[in-house]
Amino acid sequence: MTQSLTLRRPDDWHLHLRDGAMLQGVLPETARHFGRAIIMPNLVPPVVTGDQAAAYRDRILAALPEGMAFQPLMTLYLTETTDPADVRAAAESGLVRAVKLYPAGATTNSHSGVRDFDRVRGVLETMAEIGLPLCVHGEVTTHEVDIFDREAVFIDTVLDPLRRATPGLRVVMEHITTEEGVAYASDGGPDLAATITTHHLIINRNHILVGGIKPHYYCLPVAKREKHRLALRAAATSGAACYFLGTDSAPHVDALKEHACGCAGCFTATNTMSCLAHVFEEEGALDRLEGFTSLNGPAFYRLPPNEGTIRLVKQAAPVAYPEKILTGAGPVTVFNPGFPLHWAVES
Ligand SMILES: NC(=O)N[C@@H](CC(=O)O)C(=O)O
Ligand SMILES: [Zn+2]
Ligand SMILES: [Zn+2]
Repeated sequence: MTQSLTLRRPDDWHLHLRDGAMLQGVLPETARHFGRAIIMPNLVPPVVTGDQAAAYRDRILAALPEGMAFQPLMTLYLTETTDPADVRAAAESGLVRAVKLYPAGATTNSHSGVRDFDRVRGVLETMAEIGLPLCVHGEVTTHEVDIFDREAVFIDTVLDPLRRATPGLRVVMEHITTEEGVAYASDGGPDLAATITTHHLIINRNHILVGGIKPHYYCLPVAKREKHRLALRAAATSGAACYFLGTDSAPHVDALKEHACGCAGCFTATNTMSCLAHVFEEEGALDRLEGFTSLNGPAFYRLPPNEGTIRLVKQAAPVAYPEKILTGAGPVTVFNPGFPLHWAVES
């Protein structure tokens, strides 16, 4: 008997598309399965103003292959000089769906991020007033704090005080990786949500470090201990509306991943839906996959779910995904879950 599953077309609530030749190469990988995605603004230079977001949106749409339907949902990169009036205008026109907070230095291309939160008070207050979500890369950057503790420390010392100081601010904790992240998101009320990546449901820190260093499993926030992976799986498959998919698919060319100072990011756009069906089946929660990939995100972002559907079919032979995709910027290795994938997305 063939097992199959029809879902509302999914969305990706945290995606890096980059620009130029890389954008051209990776965009079809997402647009093949996903209806919309929240597009991260950490380009070089970053997407800071409404005008820059409109130009980036146009470049994405121009790179979209003929016949593919995909809607980029744009974000602005929050800096200490961001103008609240520009944010308001970009949101009210429907161009921008969220503002992204990178603590300065926390991750790839985050040096223009926020150091002094008092300087972004006006923007945050405007966002609370108009209901525009703040997407947060939740890690402290303090040297003294161990990299495996940076998310938990951020929640206590930055995120919680920030939310208390800005009543009504709607926040998405991006790519949570810890049981502390799960716990904080679960009782944050209707103005708090969390995205969970595909890879953090599959790998723990052993995958990166045991038997030789595996640069393609290195991302930020770095994968944690097994107990945290299990907490993320429980959250993603719980059916709770506050958790939804944000793949954080973050392409870097192989030359920069396989490097003495390798870039952070896992590229999961190509096989995410197959990986997630596998994970949800293992957890006995295939009936909750649609909520995670297609319903909870739109509900938080106050958008309707996609009209179309996709069909997943479980096949006897493993799905043949490429090991790498070849972009004009260079080869990009596709996330290897470490097990065969039998759920195929029907084309
Ligand atoms: N997740 C990553 O490891 N990398 C992201 C940045 C980010 O989302 O933090 C990137 O832009 O490469
Ligand atoms: Zn991040
Ligand atoms: Zn990211």
